[in-house]
Parts: sequence; structure tokens; C-alpha cells
Amino acid sequence: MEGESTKLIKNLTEWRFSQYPKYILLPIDETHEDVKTNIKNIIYSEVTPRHLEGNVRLVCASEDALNNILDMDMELTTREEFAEFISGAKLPYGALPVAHRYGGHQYGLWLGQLGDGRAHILGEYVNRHNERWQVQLKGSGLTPYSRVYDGRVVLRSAVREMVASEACYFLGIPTTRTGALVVSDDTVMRDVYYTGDLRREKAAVLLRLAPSWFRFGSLEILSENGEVPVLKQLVDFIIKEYFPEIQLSDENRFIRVFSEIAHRSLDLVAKWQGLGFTHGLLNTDNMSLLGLTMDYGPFGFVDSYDGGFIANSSDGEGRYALSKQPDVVVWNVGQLADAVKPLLSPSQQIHLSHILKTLDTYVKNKILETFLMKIGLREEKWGDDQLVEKLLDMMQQTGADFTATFRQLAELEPNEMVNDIKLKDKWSLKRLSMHVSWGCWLDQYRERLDKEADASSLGVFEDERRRRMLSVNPIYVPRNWMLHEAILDAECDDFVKLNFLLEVMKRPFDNQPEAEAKGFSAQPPHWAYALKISCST
Ligand SMILES: Nc1ncnc2c1ncn2[C@@H]1O[C@H](COP(=O)(O)OP(=O)(O)OP(=O)(O)O)[C@@H](O)[C@H]1O
Repeated sequence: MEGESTKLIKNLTEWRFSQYPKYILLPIDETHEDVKTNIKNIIYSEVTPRHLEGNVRLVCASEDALNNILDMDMELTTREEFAEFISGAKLPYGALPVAHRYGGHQYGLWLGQLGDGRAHILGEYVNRHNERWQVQLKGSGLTPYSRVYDGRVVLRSAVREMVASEACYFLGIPTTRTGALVVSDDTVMRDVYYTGDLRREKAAVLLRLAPSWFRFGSLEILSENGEVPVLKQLVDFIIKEYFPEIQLSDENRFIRVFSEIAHRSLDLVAKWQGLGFTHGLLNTDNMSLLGLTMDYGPFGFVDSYDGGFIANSSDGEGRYALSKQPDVVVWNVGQLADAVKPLLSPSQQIHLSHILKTLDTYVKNKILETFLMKIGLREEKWGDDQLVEKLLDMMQQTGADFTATFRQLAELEPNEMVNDIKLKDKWSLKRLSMHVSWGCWLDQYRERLDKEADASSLGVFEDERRRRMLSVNPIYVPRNWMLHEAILDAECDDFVKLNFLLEVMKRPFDNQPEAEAKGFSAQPPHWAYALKISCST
């Protein structure tokens, strides 16, 4: 352990991008600052971050991300200089800041060129585990892709992204990471709920980390504009750098990489469904080519289960509602397929359409697998889909809490699995048990578990089942009310609640007395149910 810590960076002059960023191999536009509305044949634009001016200070940092990804000793975060690096006022040695040009389908419509309008990739850091991470600032000022916007992120939304991305990581959801967050006294105007009610808010910057920030939209823009040679160059680059198991000499490599990205994206959405995570803005520019959760705008972890839960108040039609996410991801994957089509021969295009036809079934099975694990079943048997469906129906009809129901089910002792048990502190199951079909469902569930157990080792099976269920059903998720409270305080420069929330979310599956004392696993306060999720970022 001591050996590990001695390898950590103790001085920011040691924070170096040790090799020239590999993205230099792709077409880069070097004309810097001008707004670029519709340019062609480039992937990145060189542009320097425009740092925040007034009283920049650290809000919070992720020890795990800084230690394990950036090799940084946490002591560094106590230095004034640290905030200067995070705000973009100082750049690490070897940085080559760029903004990425991408496009995207938003709400089902092709929007054309978008691009990093408020983010700068600084470079690539190779850490002591020999992993390569792209280091990015978000909220670091105007870029050629800012369009009519201001290049900034407000503290409110930066807090949401920081907590959610770190929480998702510890919940086992593939995700981009956030290393640190700084705020300043600089302000920008925002329409928080898109109601026309403008508010002045503090500007912040996030230090974000991902092996790559490429999105579906990175390929779509090239394909839509007919920039096929650059498209081919980029897809080959992505294969070489991020999918080394696929050979560049393989003539089917484009199909293979598409299939891999498609399946990773569907595996990701299955994880979201299993944790009640609603992304809120599943546009193709927010779909990572590596299958990571990216862009935590108006996300939400559902409280009372409702498949129609919408985490985005500007999504009037519920396009991105919780239960619609799998279909939306399949639709987005369809857009990715269209983007790679110009690289395929006619017979490969037929192969592509065959793959597309399998995706609905694939994701349905993945989601079922996820929920079977949540109720402690290892292999699907006939009728299991109905067992899960019935449970979700009862949850929806009773308004039982998503996270707490599964956790409390995991905590049930075998002898408690009878209809008339006193559910005592299992508040969510208590609510569920008011459903007229609860007793019947519990009997079926008990029978199903008995079938799985080898009669001679029932005790061992039960212990193992509970252990498995406890490891996939968290006690804590960052609920909207917790974020709301942390944000209110953070806006007044009090970061205690925020840091506490980050700390709790490092161990979401473990009971933590301090979190219990704050009601983190109790029924959310009444006001939480009426709370809207803030939108504009
Ligand atoms: N305040 C802003 N200034 C400049 N560009 C912006 C601003 N807000 C959004 N954009 C741009 O609008 C597009 C859509 O915004 P969206 O909120 O999906 O992304 P984001 O949160 O800025 O970025 P990311 O997806 O990298 O997290 C992006 O291209 C984004 O850069």
C-alpha cells in the first residue's frame, strides 16, 4: 500500500501528458477561436480554455478518480494551484487543448453540427496502470462550437454531473468519470426549468475523464456530410485505439466494431433499467462509442416506480421516459448503423440489417437477466419473465420505491417470505404488500426460489442468494432530493452535504450509519415527490 502511495504525484509540475496526444493523428483545425458553423473534414479544433476569473475555489474532488486514474495524491487538492489547473487557467505540461466536432440527432431529429461548445480535451494521460485517459474540462469557455451559447456550466448542473458520474461508477454502471469541480464568483444566466424564469447562477468547471470522448455523433457528422475518407480514418483510429481485438486488416472490421458498440450500448441500458437510472437526454450526441454513460444533464434515479418517469421537464412527450430507454437506445444504434453504412459493401450492409433485427430481443433478454439477478435467480426458467413483470406492475400500481423495494426484498429472511409477515422497517415492501396480488406473488417467488435450491443445501443456497442480491441491489442512490439539498448549500459555499453525499456513494451497497441517520435509505421526504429536476445547464 505504501509503495502505491509513493508513486502518486505530489506536485502539479509532475502532472504531465507524457506522450504526445494520439488525437494529433486525426485531422485538426488550427485556426483556433472562430465559430465554426459548418466546416468539413476535421475532427478537432485547437482552442485554449477561457478560464474563470473571480475567486476560483475547489468544491469537491473524487479521491478514487484522482488517485487511481490521474495518480494524484489528494494533498494536491489543498493547494490553490489545483483550482487553477481545474479552471483551465494553468495547463498541464504537454497539453494540447482541443474541442471535438460532432453532430447529433436530438429528440429524433438531425440537428447537424454541434461539437464541444463548452468543453476542452486537454490531452491524454497515461497512468501508472498504463491506462490512457483523455482529460477534459467542461465549462471552460467558448470554443468554435459554442454556437449562440456562453461556454459555461453552472454549479448546479456541475454538482449533479460530479455526484452522478462517481455514483454510477461505484454502482457498477460503465461511465465517464469526474475528478474535481471548481466554482467561481463569475455568473451566467440560466432558465432553470425552461419556464422563462431566468436566474443568475455561479459558473463552474468540471475535470472529466474518459478513455475517449467519441460519441455516435462523432461519426454521424462525417457520414451525413459525405466526408467518407475522414469517416474511414476515424473509425480505423477508433478500432486501433479502443478495440484492439479487431484487426485493421479484417475486411469486416467496420461491421465488427459496429456490432461491439451496439451490444455495449444495450448492455449499458440494461444496467440503467436495473438501477432505475433515467438518463433524460438520450440524444445521439450523448451516446458514447465506448458504451459509457455520458452527459449527466437532467438524469434521475426513479423513487416511486413508474415506467413513465421522465427526468427532463422539457421532454413533454416522454420520449426519454425510463421504460422507453431501451427502445431509444436501439433507435440511436440505428442512427449509428446509418453512419457507418458508407464504409460497407452491399453484402456487409445486408449483414448490418440482420444485426439490427436482433437488437430488440437482445436488449429484452439482457434486461430480464438483470432483473432475475436482482431477485436472486441465476438462470431463466419458464415463467420468470412474468414473475418480474408482475412485480414491476405491482410496484407501479402501489408506487413502491424502486431502489428500496429490491433492497428490502434482498434483506428478507426465508421465514419472512410469508404473506402476513410484519414488514416493520421495510417501508417500501410494506407499501407493495398492499397490492391485492402481493401474497400470491410472494408464494410464486418462494416456490421459484425453492426450485433453484438444491434441497440438501437449502441453508447455503439462501445465504448465497441473499449475498448475491445484496451485491446488485444498492441501499443508496443519489436521489434528486439529496442532490437538491447539496446544491442549495453549495450555492452558498457550504460543501459539507455535497462531500457527504459523494462519500456515501462510494459504498452504495453497504449500510452506513451516518447515511442512515440522514434518512438516505428511508422513504424520501414528502417534498421530494413534488421536486422537479432542473434542466438547463
Ligand atoms: N452553455 C453552453 N455553451 C456552449 N455550448 C453549449 C452550452 N450548453 C450546451 N452546449 C452545447 O450544446 C450541445 C448539446 O448540449 P448537451 O447539454 O447535450 O451537452 P453538454 O452537457 O454541454 O456536453 P457533454 O455531452 O460533453 O456532457 C453540445 O454540443 C454542447 O457543447
